[in-house]
Amino acid sequence: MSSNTLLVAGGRVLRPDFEVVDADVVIDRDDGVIDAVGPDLAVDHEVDETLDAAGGLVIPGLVNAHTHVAMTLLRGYADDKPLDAWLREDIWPAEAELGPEDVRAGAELGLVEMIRSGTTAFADMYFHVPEIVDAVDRAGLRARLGHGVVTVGKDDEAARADVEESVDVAREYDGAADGRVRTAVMPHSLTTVAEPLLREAVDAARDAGVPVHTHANETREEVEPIVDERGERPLEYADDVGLLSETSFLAHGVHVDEAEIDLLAEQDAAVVHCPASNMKLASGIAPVQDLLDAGVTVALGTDGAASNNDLDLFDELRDAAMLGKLGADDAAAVPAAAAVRMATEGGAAALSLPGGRIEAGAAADLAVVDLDAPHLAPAHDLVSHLAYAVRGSDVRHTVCDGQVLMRDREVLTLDAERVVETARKRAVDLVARAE
Ligand SMILES: N[C@@H](CCSC[C@H]1O[C@@H](n2cnc3c(=O)[nH]cnc32)[C@H](O)[C@@H]1O)C(=O)O
Ligand SMILES: [Zn+2]
Repeated sequence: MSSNTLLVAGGRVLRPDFEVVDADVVIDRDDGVIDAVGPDLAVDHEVDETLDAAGGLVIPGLVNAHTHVAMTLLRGYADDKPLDAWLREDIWPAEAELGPEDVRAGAELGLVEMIRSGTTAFADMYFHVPEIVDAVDRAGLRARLGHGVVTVGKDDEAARADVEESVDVAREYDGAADGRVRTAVMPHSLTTVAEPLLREAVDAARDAGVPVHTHANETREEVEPIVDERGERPLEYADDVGLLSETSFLAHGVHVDEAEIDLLAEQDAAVVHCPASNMKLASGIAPVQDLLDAGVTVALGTDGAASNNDLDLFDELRDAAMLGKLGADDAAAVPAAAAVRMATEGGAAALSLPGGRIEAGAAADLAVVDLDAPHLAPAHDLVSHLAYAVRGSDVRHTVCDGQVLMRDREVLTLDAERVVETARKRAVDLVARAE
């Protein structure tokens, strides 16, 4: 009789209620689903592959709910500037030189980095999306991908073509990679897409049955012109054009007032908090505890590697907890468990993707964190460790959809050495072209 069972053996498991228990995890590799969680499961199961989790903690795979994965090529290229100048003076001119092969190389580098730090699902807004779809297919992660639309500074025809590309990509690739790739229509932001085209994009997303993802309320400079021109807050405008719904997810949400927070809660739209990017670009401090108190779904994102400068979601967890306290002027705000929840269940909910929980019937997306390192001793509270002390490099194994993506720190789905080498070369050529 053929079976196809993966056993994650001998570790501790973070349950959905955040209790930590000694348990094995049995996974059906064909279905990509967790069959059972409990002690000594090896005895009753015929096992095809075993991952050793002894001395480790099994957690849901982390969800990086907002990034531009191919921007790894621009890591360290332009730092120490505010958003608007950074985009216009450095990033957009460099991105104008990016060809499909560059995007593929940058995406693969980012995927290797995410696998190596326990991320199993992510959302990406970029261009040359077919290259990213293919890279995700081979790397084995789960993703919600889309083409970012910018219409300002373009003539009507070019602007319209950008919207069409976003909609076409969303329609064509939804369900690709055996269903691991889902899509969204992705207008870049409320200020970089003109109103009529924003409305068209939102309507087309609804017709296609896919979510909308955009940057919103990231900087004060972005909020003010909307308030001045329209006499309403950005998220009131977003709601007017139909952008807020239970499937939409907005990156940043830094400068949101009480009425906007209520609107997000009412419409059940999610916010992707990107603390490192917000700190680095000095964009501001998102009111994360207020969002959570209002019942808004909050996820975590790294944003692109050029504003972070890495894709390690454990850093983001720690930054979210730290910055949440500073912003609320309250050390009890954004406690460890809340940060861990944002990086797991919150992310899966925001992206409408499976995962985020280790329990029977859930998607088999998980990471095994090594607890042996000196910076993780002693182990009074493992949820605290996940928020404040674990680093991406502590991840021993990564599994997505029942497939082992990394075993004992070796990435199995991509040739990590070759990926890094190719990205290095491409980045050097890119910068030479852009200068
Ligand atoms: N089709 C569009 C590309 C949009 S992709 C998404 C864009 O978001 C940019 N981006 C990265 N980080 C941020 C951020 O924090 N805020 C706003 N935009 C960002 C990124 O560099 C990329 O150009 C065009 O014709 O320009
Ligand atoms: Zn972004």
